[in-house]
Amino acid sequence: MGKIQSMEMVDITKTFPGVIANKDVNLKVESGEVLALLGENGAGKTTLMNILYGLYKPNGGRVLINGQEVNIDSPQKALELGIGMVHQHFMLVPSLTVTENVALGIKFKSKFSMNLDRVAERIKELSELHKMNINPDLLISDLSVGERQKVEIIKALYHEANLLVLDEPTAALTPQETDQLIEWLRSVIAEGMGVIFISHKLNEVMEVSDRVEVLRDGENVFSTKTSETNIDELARNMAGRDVKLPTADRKTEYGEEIVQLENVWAKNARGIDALRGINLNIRKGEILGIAGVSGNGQKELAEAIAGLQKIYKGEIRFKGENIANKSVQQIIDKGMGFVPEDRLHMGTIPGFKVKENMILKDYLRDPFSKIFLLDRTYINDYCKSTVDEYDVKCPNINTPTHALSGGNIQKVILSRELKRKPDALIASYPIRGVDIASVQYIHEKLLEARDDDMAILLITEELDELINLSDRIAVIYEGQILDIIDARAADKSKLGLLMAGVKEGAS
Ligand SMILES: Nc1ncnc2c1ncn2[C@@H]1O[C@H](COP(=O)(O)OP(=O)(O)OP(=O)(O)O)[C@@H](O)[C@H]1O
Repeated sequence: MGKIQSMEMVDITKTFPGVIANKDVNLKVESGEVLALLGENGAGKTTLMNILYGLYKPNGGRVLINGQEVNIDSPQKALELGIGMVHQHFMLVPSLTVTENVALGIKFKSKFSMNLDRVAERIKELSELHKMNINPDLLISDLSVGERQKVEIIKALYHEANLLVLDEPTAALTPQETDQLIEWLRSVIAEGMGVIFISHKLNEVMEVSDRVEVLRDGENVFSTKTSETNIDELARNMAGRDVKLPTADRKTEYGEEIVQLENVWAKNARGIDALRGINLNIRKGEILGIAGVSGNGQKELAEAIAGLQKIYKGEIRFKGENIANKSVQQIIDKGMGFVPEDRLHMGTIPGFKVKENMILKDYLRDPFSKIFLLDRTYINDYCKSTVDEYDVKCPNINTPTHALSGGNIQKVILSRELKRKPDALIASYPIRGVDIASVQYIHEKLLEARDDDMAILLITEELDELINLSDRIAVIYEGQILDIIDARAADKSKLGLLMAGVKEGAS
C-alpha cells in the first residue's frame, strides 16, 4: 500500500454493554501533521484509537488509508499497514527483554527464521538514529516509565510505522523527558510521520498540534486548527461549560503539626539512598506541596509515610506516634490516606468491581458491615451516590475497574481516599491523566479537605498545580529537601531552578 498519506475514520460506532463509547465519529489525519484528539475522561478517545489499532472491532463505520478502505482486525495488521500505537498503560511484557517484546509483534515466516540477534541489532540502530539510548538486552521490568515508552516507540519504528498514535504520552514523563519527546516528534513529523496525540495537558496540545478534534460523550463536538483556538475554548468544548481552576486562599493560622519526619533515610529498590535525611512537617489544615523532578525521592517519601517503604534511619511521627516501618494497615487505621502514583496496580485491584474498589479499605467496618455482615444495600447506595458525586463515567458500579478509562479510575481512588476523611492524605500526582473539568473538581475537593483541617502532602510536577493549591512548597532534590518556600510568594523560575538543584546564593 506504500506510505500513509492520509488516514480517515468514517462514521465509527462502538458500543460496550451499557455504553456508547463512539457514535458516528469522524477523524482525519495526514502525513506530516499532528492531530490532537481531546475529550473528557471516558469521552471515547482510547476506544477510537483501539479500533484504529485493530484491538476492537467497531459496530459500524469504515477506516480509509490513502482513500482505500482497509480492514484492521489485529494490531499486527495495523503495524503492517504502518500504524503504530503507544498506549496509555503500556502493553509490554515486564518479564521479557526489550528485544523479545519487539519481536512479539513480528510475523516470522517460521520459527527457524526467528532471529532475535537480528531484531536486537535493528533495535540498536533505531535507538541510535532516534537518540533513545535503549539497550535491547534489558528486561522491561528494569526500565523506567520513560524508557518503556521509548521501547513502545521503537517497536512502532521497527515496523516502519508512519502514522503514530500517542495516548497521553507525557502523563508520566518528567519535564525533561517531555521536552525530549516533543523534540523527537518534531523531527519525525518533518520527515512525514502523521501523529494522533491524545493529551489532557492543553498547553502541550497548543504547543505540538496542528489541528484539534474534540470528542464529548463519544461524539465529535469541535474541530479546529490549533492556531485558531485557545486553551479556554478547548476546555469549554471538552466539558460543555467554562472551566476555572480554583486557588487556595492565604491562611494565617494552621493547626498542629500532625505528620513529622525527622532525619529520614531510605534506600530505593536498587539499594541506593533515595531519602537522605529528610526533615519535614505537615500541619492540620495545610497543603504541603513537594516540587521535584520525578526520581528525586518523592516516590520513596510518599511510600515511607504510607508504610510501603522501609526506612533505615530517622522517625516518621503521625499524631505523635512513630509510624516508621509499621504495617500499611496500622497506618491506614491510624487515619492516613494515600493516592499512589500507579493508579491501576497500586491504587486499585483492576479485576474488582468499581464498588469493591470504592470501599476497599473499609468494607469490614461500619457502616459498610454490621457485625461482620456486609450491608449490601448501604454499599450499593453509597457507591452509586459516589459515582454521581465524583462524576465517574462507568456503565454501573458492578463494572470491573479495568474497563474504566484512565481518568475515571483515578476518580474512583480519590473518592475512596477523600470520603474516608483521613487526618492526613498523601496525594501523588492526583491529576495525572485527568481531564480539565475533573482537575477543577479534584482541586476543589482537595481544598475543601484542607479547609476541613486535613493535612495534605501533594506530590506533583505541575508547577501551576503546586502554586495554586499549596500553602508551602518543599523542593526535593536527590533525596534531600533543598528549600521550603511560601507558596503564595512562589516564583516559577525560582522553583524551576531549585528543582534542578540550584539554590540561590550557592556557588
Ligand atoms: N473494554 C471495555 N469494556 C467496557 N466498557 C469500556 C471498555 N473500554 C472502554 N469502555 C467504556 O467506554 C467509554 C470510553 O472510554 P475510553 O477509554 O475510550 O475513554 P477516554 O476518552 O480514552 O478516557 P480517558 O481520558 O480517561 O483515558 C467509557 O465509558 C469506558 O468505561
